[in-house]
Amino acid sequence: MAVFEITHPLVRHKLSLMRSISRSTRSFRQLSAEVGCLLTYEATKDLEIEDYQLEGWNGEITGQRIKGKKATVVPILRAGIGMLDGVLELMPSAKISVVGLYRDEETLEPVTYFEKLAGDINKRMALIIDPMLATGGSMNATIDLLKQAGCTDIRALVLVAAPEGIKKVESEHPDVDIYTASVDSHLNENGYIIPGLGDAGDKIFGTK
Ligand SMILES: O=P(O)(O)OC[C@H]1O[C@H](OP(=O)(O)OP(=O)(O)O)[C@H](O)[C@@H]1O
Ligand SMILES: O=c1cc[nH]c(=O)[nH]1
Ligand SMILES: [Mg+2]
Repeated sequence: MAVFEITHPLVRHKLSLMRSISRSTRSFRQLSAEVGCLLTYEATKDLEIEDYQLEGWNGEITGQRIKGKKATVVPILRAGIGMLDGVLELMPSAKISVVGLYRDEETLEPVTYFEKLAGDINKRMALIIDPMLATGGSMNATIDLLKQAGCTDIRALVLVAAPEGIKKVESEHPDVDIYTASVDSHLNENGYIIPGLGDAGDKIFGTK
């Protein structure tokens, strides 16, 4: 497994804006989509391409197009929805496979409440999106669901990752690469990422 921490200046700048306690819901939501878009750019940089002939303004030319597997984007409800528009900016034809999970506040264990995957997910590359990789329980449960459905090419895109969560995904799913805007310091006693973003779902949806 590889962990790609994206250090592009735009990512650094936007993620720092998101960390401010005074950031509005509207702005946090917009930044989630923007950083999601930049992570998608990085997470798709190894897609295979092929040459093809096309008619240009001055005659026939050789173009390139993406070859092989199509994609499905997998937002983990709720907070993953905040990154979805940004991912779809770059991959407008991707199918969307939705997984609903919340983290039990006492046990920190993931609880699954919804699942609707693309029917041909076994033939697609899956980009899981969730702002937070904390203990890694939610991500591992989602990867389990996708693998049970036959998916073999899975990438995880998270705005912020804790070392504890990375370790957990790595130990159970060494074939899954993680793309993140930041590997943060650690989890606190309540399982929140430090310095982190706070509760990303609440910030995106404007709830408490
Ligand atoms: O790595 P973990 O320890 O599993 O924690 C991360 C999960 O917690 C948050 O979701 P939350 O349970 O708050 O649900 P929400 O998106 O509905 O707010 C977050 O969006 C991840 O899905
Ligand atoms: O820091 C964290 C951990 C889990 N879920 C969040 O929204 N934030
Ligand atoms: Mg939440």
